[in-house]
Amino acid sequence: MEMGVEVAVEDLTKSFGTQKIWQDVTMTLPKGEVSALLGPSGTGKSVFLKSLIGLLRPERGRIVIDGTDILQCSSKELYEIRKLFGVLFQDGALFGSMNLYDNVAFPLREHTKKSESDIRKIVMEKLEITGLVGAEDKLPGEISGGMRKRAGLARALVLDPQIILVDEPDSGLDPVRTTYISQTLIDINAEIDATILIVSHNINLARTVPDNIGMLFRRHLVMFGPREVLLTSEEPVVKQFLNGTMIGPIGMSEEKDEATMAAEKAMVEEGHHPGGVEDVEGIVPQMEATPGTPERKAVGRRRERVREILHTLPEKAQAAIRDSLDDEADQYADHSYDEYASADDNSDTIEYATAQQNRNYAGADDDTQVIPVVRGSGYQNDERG
Ligand SMILES: Nc1ncnc2c1ncn2[C@@H]1O[C@H](COP(=O)(O)OP(=O)(O)OP(=O)(O)O)[C@@H](O)[C@H]1O
Repeated sequence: MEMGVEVAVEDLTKSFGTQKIWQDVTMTLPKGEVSALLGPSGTGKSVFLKSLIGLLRPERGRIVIDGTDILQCSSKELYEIRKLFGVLFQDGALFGSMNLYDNVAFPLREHTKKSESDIRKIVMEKLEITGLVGAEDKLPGEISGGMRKRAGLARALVLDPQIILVDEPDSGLDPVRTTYISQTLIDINAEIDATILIVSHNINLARTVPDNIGMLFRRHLVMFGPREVLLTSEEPVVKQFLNGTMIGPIGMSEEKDEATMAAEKAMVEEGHHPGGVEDVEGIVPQMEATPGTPERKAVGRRRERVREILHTLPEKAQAAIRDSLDDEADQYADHSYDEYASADDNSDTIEYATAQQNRNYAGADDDTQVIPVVRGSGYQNDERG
């Protein structure tokens, strides 16, 4: 089985002429995990995706994929690296004059020497996964936006990608279809263990789908790390984004000045509705792969990874992660205690294992390796002193 590869981005800066889109972006998409990049419109999320596949060229920094820095490598190497990717662009980017079958078959005909009967097997399998069987003969113009999206996803999958980039899977979709496409992405991750990056501004999706979340705002990556970090963040920009209210640093245009912020705050204090529906706070359970799909290997890998970096995270995120580790331990206790106990040679009981982990986390200090997952926002200063 194919296995996702890590994508490491270091100090990446991209401008168009004199317009700086973002600068000093550093993050690592852990192999085989699902990550999401959030941010208000126009912050350069699509530009970031296009940079990852080498369609746009940042002027500074590194993008290391499978050991190759794609900003330094030859065009031949870049061509090879690109084969690792499956990309779902915002509008599906289908060829208007080809029916869905031919659209989905296109990468196979273009990049492989497979026979038409092999191609048929693969195409039908991907159409099945994305719920499009029966629509093979339709032209993109004859189907709904949601179907076009799913066709784009089917096409992104045909070459068994190890990295899947998805630009706004929810745009133009109703909430129910958005959940279905989210479930499909999680299931695909379980099936092929690909590294997935989803760009979105959908809060439900952000809260329930990814293992890791980052956010771009005002030309910077505000943070990137395990989902618990952003979902428990006290950063005003993050809280405002999650709640969708007008109160906070995000305005209609890129920059909101102090005077506007004060005026809006005063209006709301006078009783004006700030927008948004509810106070979105804390962690909700993450979606799981559909019963019957293989176990999602990212879950176990992430658990180990997050344990190691736990002490570098903000307190609230640590607490949320400990809670979820405890819940998992309880589940194991319910179902197969023996399996869990034998998985950790040092532990006699679950209580002991958990207590010991907590001590490890609490006691970890300056001489431990600090992995900079949380950018900006001062957390790392606390850690690094
Ligand atoms: N090829 C290009 N040449 C010049 N400017 C560009 C180019 N592509 C994007 N931009 C600019 O980069 C900025 C970020 O655009 P981008 O589409 O990445 O934002 P986004 O965060 O994906 O927004 P949205 O959520 O609305 O899709 C915009 O100001 C856009 O005009």
